[in-house]
Amino acid sequence: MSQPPLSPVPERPGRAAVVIVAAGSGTRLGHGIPKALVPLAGRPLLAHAIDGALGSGVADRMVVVVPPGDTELTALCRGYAADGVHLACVFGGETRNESVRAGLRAIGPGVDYVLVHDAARCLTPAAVFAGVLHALHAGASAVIPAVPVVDTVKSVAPSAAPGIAPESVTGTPERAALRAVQTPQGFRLGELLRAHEAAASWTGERAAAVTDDAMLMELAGSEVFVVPGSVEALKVTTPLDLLLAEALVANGYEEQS
Ligand SMILES: Nc1ccn([C@@H]2O[C@H](COP(=O)(O)OP(=O)(O)OP(=O)(O)O)[C@@H](O)[C@H]2O)c(=O)n1
Ligand SMILES: C[C@](O)(CO)[C@H](O)COP(=O)(O)O
Repeated sequence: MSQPPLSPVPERPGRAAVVIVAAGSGTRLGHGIPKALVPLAGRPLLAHAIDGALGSGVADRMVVVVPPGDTELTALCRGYAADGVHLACVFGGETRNESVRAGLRAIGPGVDYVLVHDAARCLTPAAVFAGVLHALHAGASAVIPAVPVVDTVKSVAPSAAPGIAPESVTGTPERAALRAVQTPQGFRLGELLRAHEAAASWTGERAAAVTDDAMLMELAGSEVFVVPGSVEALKVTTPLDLLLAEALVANGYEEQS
């Protein structure tokens, strides 16, 4: 999606942290190592994600959330800290939500905004980070980047004739009103932390139903604003995604962003 010019924000009205969640196992990628360690153009996905967030210039500090006990990703983070980057590394949980919570709790005082980012979206352009922060500075409590949906999307349920097919269609939402949502998702830190702490005791289907951070703000009654995402902010989930990411880097994507 092309990025429209941003209206000027007179002065930077607060400090922002970026939380990068990198504690997933990468089961669907199938490399047998945490996904954040999987090489893309010879460097771990997490290194691309950290460089992208740093390069965007939005972060006054950064928290990286790695799998519990992981020494290699911890060492990668320590390397950045040793180079003078204001970056903390903490262990995540079994679910993305638990990992985000661990990251939020580690931010510390003096921060007004947080951008929660998936390490798996390691090629997200700087303009997407900037667009999210700009909307926060303009007064939003919650902001998500998103792109139009290109497929027709159906809702389904178990079919009446499983011998024919296990599912049948219950409806077709209007495609023009749908968006595919990406990260970084930006929030006023206090509000997101409150929403996450309220959800910390949720279990089972209720917990599993929360698939992004903005959802918690929606449930709390906040208006969630949408800014342009980018096809380059794809989530590296399957081997095909990794091939696409390799092609983007090979074609000079990083230099252009
Ligand atoms: N317990 C978890 C699960 C996910 N994530 C992070 O959340 C982002 C989105 O998750 P996903 O892409 O689904 O990663 P995985 O959970 O690793 O993938 P899979 O389901 O294939 O194992 C990733 O950056 C991942 O590291 C996390 O920090 N902690
Ligand atoms: C947060 C997210 O990337 C927005 O699209 C997505 O919901 C993460 O989902 P996952 O199943 O945890 O990868």
